[in-house]
Amino acid sequence: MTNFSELNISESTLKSVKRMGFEEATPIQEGTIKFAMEGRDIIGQAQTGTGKTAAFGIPLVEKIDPKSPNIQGLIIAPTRELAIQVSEELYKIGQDKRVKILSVYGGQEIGRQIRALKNNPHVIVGTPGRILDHINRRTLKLENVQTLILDEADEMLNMGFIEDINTIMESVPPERQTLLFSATMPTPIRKIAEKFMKTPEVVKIQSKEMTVENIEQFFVKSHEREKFDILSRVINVHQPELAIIFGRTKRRVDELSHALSIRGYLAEGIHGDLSQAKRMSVLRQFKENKIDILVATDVAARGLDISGVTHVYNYDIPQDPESYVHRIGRTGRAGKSGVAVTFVTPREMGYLRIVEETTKKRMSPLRPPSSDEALIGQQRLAVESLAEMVDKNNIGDYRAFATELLEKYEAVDVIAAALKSMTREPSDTPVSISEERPLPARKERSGGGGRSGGGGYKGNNRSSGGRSSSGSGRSSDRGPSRRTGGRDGSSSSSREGSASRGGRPRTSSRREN
Ligand SMILES: Nc1ncnc2c1ncn2[C@@H]1O[C@H](COP(=O)(O)OP(=O)(O)OP(=O)(O)O)[C@@H](O)[C@H]1O
Ligand SMILES: [Mg+2]
Repeated sequence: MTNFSELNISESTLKSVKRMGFEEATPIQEGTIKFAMEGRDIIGQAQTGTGKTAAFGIPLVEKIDPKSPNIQGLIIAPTRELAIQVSEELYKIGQDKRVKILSVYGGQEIGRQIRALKNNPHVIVGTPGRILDHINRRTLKLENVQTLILDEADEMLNMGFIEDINTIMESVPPERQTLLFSATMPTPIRKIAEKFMKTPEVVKIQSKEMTVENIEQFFVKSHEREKFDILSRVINVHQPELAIIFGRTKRRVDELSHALSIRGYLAEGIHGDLSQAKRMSVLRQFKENKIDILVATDVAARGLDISGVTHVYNYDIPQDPESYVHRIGRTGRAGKSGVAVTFVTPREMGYLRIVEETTKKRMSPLRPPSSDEALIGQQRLAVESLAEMVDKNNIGDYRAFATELLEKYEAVDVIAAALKSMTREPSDTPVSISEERPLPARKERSGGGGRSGGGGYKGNNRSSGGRSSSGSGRSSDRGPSRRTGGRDGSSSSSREGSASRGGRPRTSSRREN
């Protein structure tokens, strides 16, 4: 481990980094900061939660001239929430140097962004659609940009975003420095990337597995109709501090969060059809532990750094191994441990094997807990919170009532009744979760990538799978990539999920603005 002071970083940045609580550089930071400060182009790949943001953020801040009124750095991220998060981290890194950071993303009033742009920010962090919108309105001047960064680079260079990225790149001087970061970098995408980079230094932090070692990974083989009951029992046994449940479609997310709520869990959903205000408020409540369970589409799969997420549940197995890596990477960050559970229907077992091949990590089978085990889990939780209340002496006003009760009843009965009232007992309140069709049968990974970690799936023509245009009235997150008018702020224009066309590498791609 290298101390930041050995990396030739200026005093002001060192001070900021120290204030953030960073003592030693993580391997990806150690591996890239030096090259980046020399002006080299970099492809940086390291596991989820290992500090890639600061790996590009520190050298970027170092290069900024705070006295200049120009935009000198541009960071592009695939989702609005990630753009906001990255801008916050950059703000902290550049605080002592007084670097001005501005985030621009769809769903936020454009006039407000135009006014903020007049305030001479040094770095812009944004989503592709909104950046393009500002370029077209000539409200974003990129001719002095020296550093272009693609966070979640493989996602940004995937089909759903590539056209936008190409256009943005044309507005940035060709002699710029380009930095690409992600936890996953399928070979076909890396080849696309190298075409617009200048002899990039590829910094890949080698590890045995693509996923983080301290995430315990399980799978549950289960039929569609059993998933919800098993999920709630597993949650009752696991007692997560904070959990994220990923679902395949927006409809799935809506139905799951509703079902969890009526069964007594504090759960909310997040996906691309919600207003930006709603998305932000749900995320804020989750970060503040006001809700325990965030139900999400892949819109929350990449980059989000929320401390306290102990469990990730894939209610539906993701279609791409890369998506799996990013989803489960929302837990087990910065050295913490985590648990990931993936539901897989018998027909989808082929996908599970492909995920395992890519990540080079086997998932352990998880036996669905019985309802008795689930109940015991909840009872233990009630015992713990009762004990905690006593420990914290948080019971002043209730003592008189307690004494009154004890005059009449046995102490053990009174406590048992208190525990019962605090326990979430298995509920049979009916819930309605529409069945998702399983992913089309798939047994082998084409493209010969195998264990060498090649790319996504190839040539998966969705029209034969019939999922993208099923006409079943569901709100699919997985429509093929297509352009629509009125992209900014209009919820119908933000697409999520995977896009695919025959013959092209398939990894997940979302369109946001
Ligand atoms: N040197 C460091 N020391 C301690 N903590 C750090 C250090 N660098 C980053 N962190 C913290 O680690 C967490 C994960 O960092 P970050 O979000 O940059 O990970 P990432 O590699 O970009 O992950 P992902 O692939 O999911 O986007 C953050 O909370 C960040 O503040
Ligand atoms: Mg990141």
